[in-house]
Amino acid sequence: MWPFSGERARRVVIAGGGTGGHLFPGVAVVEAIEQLDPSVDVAFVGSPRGIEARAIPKLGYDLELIDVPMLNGAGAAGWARGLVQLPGSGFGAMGAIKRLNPGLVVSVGGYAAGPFTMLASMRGIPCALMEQNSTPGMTNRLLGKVVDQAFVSFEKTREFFPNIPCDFVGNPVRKSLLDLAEGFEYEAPEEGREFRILIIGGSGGAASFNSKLPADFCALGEQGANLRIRHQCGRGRVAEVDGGYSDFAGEAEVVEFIDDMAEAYKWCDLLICRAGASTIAEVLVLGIPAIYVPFPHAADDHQTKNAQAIAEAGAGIMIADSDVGQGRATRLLAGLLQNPISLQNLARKARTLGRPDAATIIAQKCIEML
Ligand SMILES: CC(=O)N[C@H]1[C@@H](OP(=O)(O)OP(=O)(O)OC[C@H]2O[C@@H](n3ccc(=O)[nH]c3=O)[C@H](O)[C@@H]2O)O[C@H](CO)[C@@H](O)[C@@H]1O
Repeated sequence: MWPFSGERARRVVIAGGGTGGHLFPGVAVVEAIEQLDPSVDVAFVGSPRGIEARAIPKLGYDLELIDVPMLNGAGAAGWARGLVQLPGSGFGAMGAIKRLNPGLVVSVGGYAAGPFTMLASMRGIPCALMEQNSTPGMTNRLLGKVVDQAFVSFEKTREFFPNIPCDFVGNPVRKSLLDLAEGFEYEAPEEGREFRILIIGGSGGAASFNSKLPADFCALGEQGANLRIRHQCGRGRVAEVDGGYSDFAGEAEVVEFIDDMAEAYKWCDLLICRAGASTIAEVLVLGIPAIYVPFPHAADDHQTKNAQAIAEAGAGIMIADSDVGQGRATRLLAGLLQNPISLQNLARKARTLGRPDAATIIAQKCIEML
């Protein structure tokens, strides 16, 4: 390893991302660090393909981009291509470490976290990881063998990191949502007012929601339900999904991505969403009734495990992706619209599981590790 020269900066670097579910918990920790100790510098390292390339410049933080190949689920040809590209990623990561001179690296998982955190650790820089899901992804599983500390969102995830200190703290939630949670109490809509449904397909949108939910809502509208829909569909899908609502009796707004999630959560009476770890953490902190539809092809089916834990606690409803667009989902929705008490109960139970302090606990520990 190249020699370490000079003093390390009081800088925490969040490494990784790819999806919002990986990146935004890192943003939440950075926001908490800034609140606890404004003298600590922060920066992000990610991939040009990841959501960080668009989201972090908007937030005004420093960002280094490293091209890292995707290996998990890439097939034999993908692995072969990836292994050829890996040395280039290593050089990219070394350059970024030299430029940023981190005092602490925190992996949030995702491909770009791998080489950067691995090389930082080999250089003797303190490193930690945050795992959002009950079953860790490939990158964090590997990094668990070299980093100094893990933070996990599910108690049972500790078993994946037996050789390092591992704190069960929950999944950090961004400040805008914590601010909303303070003083927020879900209230089911009063009789006579339209019922507002928010559809979130994870940070990238959900194909089955896009292709099947509009028809479900058109059918409910025809049966007389007074609905208003906000449907987040992912990049490049607005025209197609908007078309699906052309016969809808109520008002439907279709958007690629929602920047202000606090406003959207506050607006809705019911959320229909995937079971990504960050969406779940946010819903629990706020206490909102939600129907979870796990993405059936997530690595190790981790979304089903995430949603099962919530459904078993009575804090949300889980239905299978194959049930979307079928009578069962429509009947379930029709039943919930008639039953404000059960919505209220789901919301109340959800809130008891929220971990609003996760970001501050991790931030505090990061500052100690610098
Ligand atoms: C398909 C897949 O494998 N997805 C994974 C991905 O999350 P993915 O990004 O798909 O989903 P998550 O639910 O975890 O997170 C979404 C995040 O994006 C935000 N958001 C979403 C939509 C929008 O319009 N605006 C917005 O800001 C949400 O508020 C949330 O913070 O990483 C998560 C964390 O490792 C995993 O649990 C998910 O299973």
